[in-house]
Amino acid sequence: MNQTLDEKNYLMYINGEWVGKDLEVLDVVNPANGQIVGSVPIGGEVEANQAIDAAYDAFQTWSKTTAYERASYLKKLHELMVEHQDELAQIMTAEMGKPINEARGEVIYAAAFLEWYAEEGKRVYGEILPSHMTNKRLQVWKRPVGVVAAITPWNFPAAMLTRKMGPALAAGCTIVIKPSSDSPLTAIKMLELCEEAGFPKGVINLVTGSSSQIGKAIMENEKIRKVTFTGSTEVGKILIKQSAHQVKRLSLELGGHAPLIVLNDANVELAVKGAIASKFRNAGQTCVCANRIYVQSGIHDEFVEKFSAAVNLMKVGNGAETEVSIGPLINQASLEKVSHHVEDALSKGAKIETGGNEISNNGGTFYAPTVISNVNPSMIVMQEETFGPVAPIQKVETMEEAISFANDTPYGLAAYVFTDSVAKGTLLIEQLNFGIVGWNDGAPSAVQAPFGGMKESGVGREGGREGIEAFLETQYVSIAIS
Ligand SMILES: NC(=O)c1ccc[n+]([C@@H]2O[C@H](COP(=O)([O-])OP(=O)(O)OC[C@H]3O[C@@H](n4cnc5c(N)ncnc54)[C@H](O)[C@@H]3O)[C@@H](O)[C@H]2O)c1
Ligand SMILES: O=C[C@H](O)CS(=O)(=O)O
Repeated sequence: MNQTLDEKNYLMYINGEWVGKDLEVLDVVNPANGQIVGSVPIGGEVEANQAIDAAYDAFQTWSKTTAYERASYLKKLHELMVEHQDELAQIMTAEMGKPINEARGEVIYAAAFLEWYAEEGKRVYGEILPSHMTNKRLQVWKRPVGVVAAITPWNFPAAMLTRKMGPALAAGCTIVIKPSSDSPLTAIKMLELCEEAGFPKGVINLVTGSSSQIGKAIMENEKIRKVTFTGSTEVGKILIKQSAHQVKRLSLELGGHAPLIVLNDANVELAVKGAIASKFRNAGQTCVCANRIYVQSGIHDEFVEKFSAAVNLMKVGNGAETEVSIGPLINQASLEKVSHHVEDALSKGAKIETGGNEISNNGGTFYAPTVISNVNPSMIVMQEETFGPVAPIQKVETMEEAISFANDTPYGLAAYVFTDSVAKGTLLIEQLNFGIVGWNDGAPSAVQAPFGGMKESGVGREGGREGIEAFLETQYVSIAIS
C-alpha cells in the first residue's frame, strides 16, 4: 500500500494490515511553516495489545527461521530504503524540518544498520565449554529474547528505528514500534517498505498515537520481553520504574550534554570544522551534539573569531531548500526553551558573538545559529540539554580544568577533544566519562561502533557487536551423558 505525502490520513500497521481509519487522528505539522503534512490514528492500549499479540504469534515462527533467511529480508529492506532515499528524505524534512541533504544522509545511514545486522545475525555464536566432569557436556546457546517494543524519538526518525529493527529482527525477535508523534510519517513509509520487502505478517508492527497509553500497554503486557527506548532521560526514568514489576529487559539511549574541548596545540581550522559538524547537525537537535565548548586561553580568541565567522555563513530556512543548513526547531516549546537558555546566559554575563534571536519566517519555528562567549557554569545552557543551534564557549586555562568542567554533568553520552598531542589526547580520553569520544572528529557515529552513554545518558549500546546482544538471551546447558 502506498500512501503519498499529499494523502492526509495515514494508518497504523498491525499483523500485516493497515488499520485505524475509524480512530481519531493526530495532525503532523511541518515546523518550517506550520502546515499539516498528514495525520495519523490515535492508537491506544487496544491497538498496542493487538500489535503485541500479532508479534507474539509471529515470533513462534520467525524465531525458528535461520539467520540467513532473516538476512535476506533485511537486505531487501536495505535495498528498498536506498531506492526510496529521496522520498523518505522528503517525508522526513516535511514532518520534522531536517535539511534535505542531512535527511538524505540519514536514510543511507539508517539503511546501513539493516545491511550490517543482516550479516551480524549470522555470527551469533554459542560456545562449547571445557567440562569439569567426564560425564558432562557444557554448552552455551544464544536465543532471541522474544517480542520487542521499540519506542523512538523524532530527531532521527529513520536511523533510530533501524538501529533497533536491524539487530532485533536479525536476532530472531519480532517487534512493535511506537514512533514519536512529531515524526510518525517516516516510520509509516518504512513499514510500507517492510511490507514490500515481504516480511511475514506480525513480524513488524507499527502503532501511532498516545505515548502514555501505548507505553502503558507495552510495560504491562507480559508478552513484551524487551523494551528498547531512545529519547529523553526524563522518559527513560519513567520506563525504568514501569519495567520493574515484570523485570523487562531495557535498552536506553537517553539525553546528552556533550563537552567539546579545544587545547592550545589543536589545529584551529580542524577544531572549528569539527565543532560546526557536531554542534549544528539537525539545528543542534542531536543527542551527541556539542552542548558546551571549552577552549584553552592560548587560542580562545582565534577560535571564537573563526568559529563565529563560519557560523555566520549558515543559511536558515525551510529544509526542503537544498542550500539551507539550519532548519526549524521541532516546535514552539523547543524554540522557547532555546530562547530561554540564551536569555539566561546573557543575564549572567555572556556575550553574543553572533545570532541570539528567533527568526520569523513563514510561520516556522526558527532560531538563528548562535555563538555566545564569556559563559560560566552557572548558566542553564552549560547544565541542561539545549537541543538547539546555540554554541556556548567558555575559556579555560589548563587541560585539567577542562576535564573537570566536562565531567561535571549527570550525562555521559558524547564528548569531543581537539588536540594534536597524542599524550594529551590519550589522557583526555582516559579521564572523560562519556560513552562516545571524538578525537579531532566531530562526527564519530558509525553503524559498526557501539553507540551509547554512561551515567544518565543510558543503559546498553546500539550499533556494533554489542547492538545485537541486546536482543539475545544466553542459555547455559549442562548435559549429563551417563
Ligand atoms: N542517546 C541517543 O541515542 C539519542 C538519540 C536521539 C535522541 N535522544 C534524546 O531524545 C530526546 C529528544 O527526543 P524526543 O523529544 O522524541 O524524546 P521524548 O523522550 O520526549 O520521546 C521519545 C519517545 O518516547 C515517547 N514517550 C514519551 N513519553 C512516554 C511515556 N510516558 N511512555 C512511553 N513512551 C513515551 C515519545 O512519544 C517518543 O516516541 C533528547 O533528549 C535526545 O538527547 C537520544
Ligand atoms: O540524536 C541522536 C543520534 O543517535 C545521533 S547519530 O545519528 O547516531 O549520530
